[in-house]
Amino acid sequence: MSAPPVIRVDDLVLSYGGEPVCAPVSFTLHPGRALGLVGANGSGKSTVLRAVLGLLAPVSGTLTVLGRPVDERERAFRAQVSSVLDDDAYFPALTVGEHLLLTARGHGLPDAGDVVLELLEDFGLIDHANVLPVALSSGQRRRLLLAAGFARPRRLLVLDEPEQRLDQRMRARLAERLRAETAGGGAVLLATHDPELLEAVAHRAVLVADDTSARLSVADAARAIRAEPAR
Ligand SMILES: Nc1ncnc2c1ncn2[C@@H]1O[C@H](COP(=O)(O)OP(=O)(O)OP(=O)(O)O)[C@@H](O)[C@H]1O
Repeated sequence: MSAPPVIRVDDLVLSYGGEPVCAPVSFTLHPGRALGLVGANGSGKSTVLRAVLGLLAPVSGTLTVLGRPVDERERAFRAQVSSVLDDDAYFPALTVGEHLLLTARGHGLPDAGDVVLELLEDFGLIDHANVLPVALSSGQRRRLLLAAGFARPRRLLVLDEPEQRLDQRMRARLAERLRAETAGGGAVLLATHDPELLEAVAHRAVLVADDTSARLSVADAARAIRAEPAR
């Protein structure tokens, strides 16, 4: 028997108070798998991620994470779900190293110091460990936020366009890390506009759109991204 899904979404409808943001969305995500959300700008990918994280209540449909309706205030939810959204959520008065250490220790990670050192090296931040976020480039700040997403225990990792502002080398390293995440039994849900990252990491994809939200193979989803009209 296969393990129960980490996320189950059935006919999920989301809105910010007016019309639905996109067509109803359905998918399941199992442990050890990565699912990519693809779709044009403004199609609703981040909105779906927000719902999965409990930041937006569904209008209708069902949504369970780790077998329960989402309540981001529950300790069990916070202990198992790590996310990196498209925002600059860091402590301005903590250095890069302090930020990662606080995250790791706050979540009770064993060997926090060793984990932080490894993350600083892997995300190319070792020379900036004692620097405040304000003195980082925008790509370096993005690396810090991504590193923080890995600086804690998790069964589900939710990432909103993690490729943003990363150079090619760092994108490849991120892809490697995400492959290791699923190989180790973790689940990954990511919204992306990067067909190469999708192909490197995801097992399945969902196209989020106005008219219909379709479940796609990774090859078809990568093709859909490459066919998106330039804006
Ligand atoms: N807080 C909000 N209040 C009202 N409308 C919102 C809010 N956030 C997003 N929207 C609208 O919801 C729609 C979907 O936005 P969303 O950010 O989910 O798209 P996306 O697929 O992630 O886009 P992108 O690829 O540009 O990041 C857009 O029309 C957007 O204007």
